[in-house]
Amino acid sequence: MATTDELAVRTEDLGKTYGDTPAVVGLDLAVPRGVTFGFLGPNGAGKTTTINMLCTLLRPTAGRAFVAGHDVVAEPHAVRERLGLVFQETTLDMDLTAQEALRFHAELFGVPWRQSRRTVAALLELVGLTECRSRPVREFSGGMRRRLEIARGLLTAPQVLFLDEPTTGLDPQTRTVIWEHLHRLRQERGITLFLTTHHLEEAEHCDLLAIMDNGQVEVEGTPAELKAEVAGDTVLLRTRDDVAAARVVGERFGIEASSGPEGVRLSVADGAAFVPKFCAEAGIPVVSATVTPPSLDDVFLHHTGRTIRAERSGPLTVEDVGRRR
Ligand SMILES: Nc1ncnc2c1ncn2[C@@H]1O[C@H](COP(=O)(O)OP(=O)(O)OP(=O)(O)O)[C@@H](O)[C@H]1O
Repeated sequence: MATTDELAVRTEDLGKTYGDTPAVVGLDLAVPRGVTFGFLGPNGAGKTTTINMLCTLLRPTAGRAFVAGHDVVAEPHAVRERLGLVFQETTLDMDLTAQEALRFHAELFGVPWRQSRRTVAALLELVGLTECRSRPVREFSGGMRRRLEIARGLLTAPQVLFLDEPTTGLDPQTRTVIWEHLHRLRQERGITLFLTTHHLEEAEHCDLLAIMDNGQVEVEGTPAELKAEVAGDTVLLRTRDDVAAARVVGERFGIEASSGPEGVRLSVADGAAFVPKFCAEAGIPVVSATVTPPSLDDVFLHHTGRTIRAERSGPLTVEDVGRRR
């Protein structure tokens, strides 16, 4: 197992209770340096509480946590020196220009003036805001503000950048742009990104994911591992004789299949391997074949009883509960 020093974030039985409300319970995390780690979970799962404890904004009521090898309670200053934070809500001063906002922040953090000029210019370039550096933040779009906040989070050259729902409220196109910048940042600086999210698309960008519900981690792994664990590929075949094809799938391949107006539907671990095998061996002409891999929404539903899409738009529905496996 990696030691605390080799990990960007490590928690041991970490917990937080607000009065009688347990928000985070027995959290054990080990996040390697240099990865993009995503915390996925429904509203109220405990994601923000966890980030706030890791960033020394909130004192844990149980367990321990280390960021870049330092204890968040015993060495808060060492932790703060090594992290950057991008909050869920914007905290920018609308009257400042992009450049002023960064320089002001650099001054607050005691970055020397000469160094600050260079750092600010490099960060504006990194997030693609050099052209707009003299415009007031008030005139910026939501995506530009987010990029500026990411640049601000990087001013102190952190080893770990925490981002609480980095692209919430942004349109899909802007989300893509933000992610291009985050990937570039990872490549150029090798820092660890630790983020919370409700978005499937965002979760897909992560190297490692943990799904949290009711203050606890339900499951952890790479997006591919989590998907493979929950369900196989869905294969939809259209053939010259769907009824016979469904029977052959059962008899010859030992896989349960159903035939209906849409064709023959079945679930198999590796759909891309199954289709050519079926074409070669079944003796029934195949007109078309579609292979759909499992989605992170399937994974989220399996572990939390909710779909991410339903989660974003409202509370748990009867349908969601019925779909829980
Ligand atoms: N200051 C507080 N006082 C009391 N309870 C709180 C406080 N902050 C959070 N909670 C409770 O702790 C639990 C976890 O909240 P938290 O904000 O960490 O969840 P989250 O996963 O970040 O949710 P969201 O996705 O909505 O931001 C919830 O039950 C919430 O109501």
